[in-house]
Amino acid sequence: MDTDIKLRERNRGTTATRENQEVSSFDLTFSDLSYTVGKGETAKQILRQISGTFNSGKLTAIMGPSGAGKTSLMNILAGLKKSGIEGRVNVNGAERKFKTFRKQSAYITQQDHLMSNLSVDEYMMSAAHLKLGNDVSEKEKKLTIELIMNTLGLTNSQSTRVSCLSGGECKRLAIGLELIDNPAILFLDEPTSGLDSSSGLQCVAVLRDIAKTGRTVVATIHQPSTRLLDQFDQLYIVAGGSCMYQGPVNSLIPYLQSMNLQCPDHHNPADFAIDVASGEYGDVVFRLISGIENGRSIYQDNSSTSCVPSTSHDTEVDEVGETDFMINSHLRTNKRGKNELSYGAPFHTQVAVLLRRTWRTIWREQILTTMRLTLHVCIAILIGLLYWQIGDDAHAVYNNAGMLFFNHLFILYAAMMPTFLTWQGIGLFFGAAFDIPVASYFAPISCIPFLLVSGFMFKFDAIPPYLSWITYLSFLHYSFEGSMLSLYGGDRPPLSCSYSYCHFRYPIKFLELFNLNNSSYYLSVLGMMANFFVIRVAGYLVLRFKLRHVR
Ligand SMILES: Nc1ncnc2c1ncn2[C@@H]1O[C@H](COP(=O)(O)OP(=O)(O)OP(=O)(O)O)[C@@H](O)[C@H]1O
Repeated sequence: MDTDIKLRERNRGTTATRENQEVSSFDLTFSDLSYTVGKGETAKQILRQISGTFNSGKLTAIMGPSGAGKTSLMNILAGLKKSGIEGRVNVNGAERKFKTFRKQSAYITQQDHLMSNLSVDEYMMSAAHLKLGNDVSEKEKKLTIELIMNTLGLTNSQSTRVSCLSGGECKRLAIGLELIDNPAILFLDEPTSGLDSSSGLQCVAVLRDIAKTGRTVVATIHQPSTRLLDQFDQLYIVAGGSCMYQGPVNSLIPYLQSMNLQCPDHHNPADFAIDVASGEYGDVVFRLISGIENGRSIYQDNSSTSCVPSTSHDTEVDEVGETDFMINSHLRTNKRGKNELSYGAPFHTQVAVLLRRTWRTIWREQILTTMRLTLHVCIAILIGLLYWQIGDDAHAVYNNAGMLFFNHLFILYAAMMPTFLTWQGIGLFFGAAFDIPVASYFAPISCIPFLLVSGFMFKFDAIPPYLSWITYLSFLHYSFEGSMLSLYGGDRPPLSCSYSYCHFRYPIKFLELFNLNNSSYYLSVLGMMANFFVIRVAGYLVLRFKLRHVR
């Protein structure tokens, strides 16, 4: 990478690759934005015709008392909430298009949700494979990661597992993962929460450096210290769903003074502003909202004390030396010679990367993996002892069928419960569709109908015709049928009999009892395979649906 290239040029290159357009930066403006939840008498207005501008190259803090609407505002701007909203959100003056905006922006939540068993470099490399795709060489990916880790101060922790990272390092890693595909706009929900003051400062300093590369960085922030607040360029204060202040951080006190609000000496300006917004200095909030025209103006502090209309402007981007990263490296030339963005990895690479990552984490879950293996071995020994040498005895066929049924139950429940957390197999569907408490109640119970029609408890001909379709959906039906056929099908010769009379000496008779004499082993295998795919596709579709609609 040519570090001498001017940042703005590099930025233009990056943006062009992202959207194949000649745009160097993204200024985000919103006007008359209202957000209401509920309907009729229970309707609650959370944002009230609020306006504002978040410019590229600036680090902006959204501040305000608890419940003022900061998170709601950021979620709406990030496109995470779509319903109950009125007003306009523009990117560089044009209406925001959700599909492209999603690729231009990244949202870093308050909770990190990182996998504790991966090391920093493994995490970053998996993300690079997924986000940069196969067109970017391994060398370039490594270089990109190296530059990001340098910027975030994570170089010394690159081989450390997430479980051993400090809170600040986890937060910086979460930011680094989002930076890999070079988003132009970064939203962060309370990035300093849970961090001590020095880690918080370090984290915000990193965000400031990122903003200096020309990105738009917006973070909600809760009661920052004076030093922390000083790291931000712009401040946007929300009070009761309206904008009470918008402008440079160091103009906050002059603005409040212009409204006859004097911040006491040695008082943290952020605390003072929050107290004012909470109404502790009387009914002045309305005046402040009007003064800033509910976000339509940006306060500019100069001795003449004035507000300017809040419009998007071309921001000068500072030189950032060491912190510049990535940029032109994503520019790809396709076969037709056009510059075009490689958006991400193809499906098979995604599957391979995720499988490798999942295997690694499962293998490193030492206690859980050892416990699982040990339990399975113990249960296998117990079953082996219980059913020792009775497999060939016609007198014990019922015991054998019971064992098959029990095995399937054991496999189902032993595999399903942990998978709500790790999302594999049938746990994928329930884990994707519901949160963990609901899934852990709903999944075992919703398996009961499939269990009832598996064929062990109810003979197939005893199932009422209007319910017989459930058998075709039941994976337990196919697994029970398949294992019964593999044991007693295939013209197995008569069994031995340890008693004077055994009713089921002929295996086919036993299959007849379960209405399995005409069943096909291969159809059971096909049914299992179909279930395997359908449940995964259903889980995938639920995830997609949630990503797009549950907002
Ligand atoms: N879906 C909802 N239904 C009802 N009320 C809601 C809903 N979403 C948000 N609210 C309410 O809207 C208000 C603003 O919420 P929001 O999370 O945006 O506040 P905030 O400023 O981020 O607060 P905090 O700093 O405490 O996180 C709160 O009073 C909250 O209870």
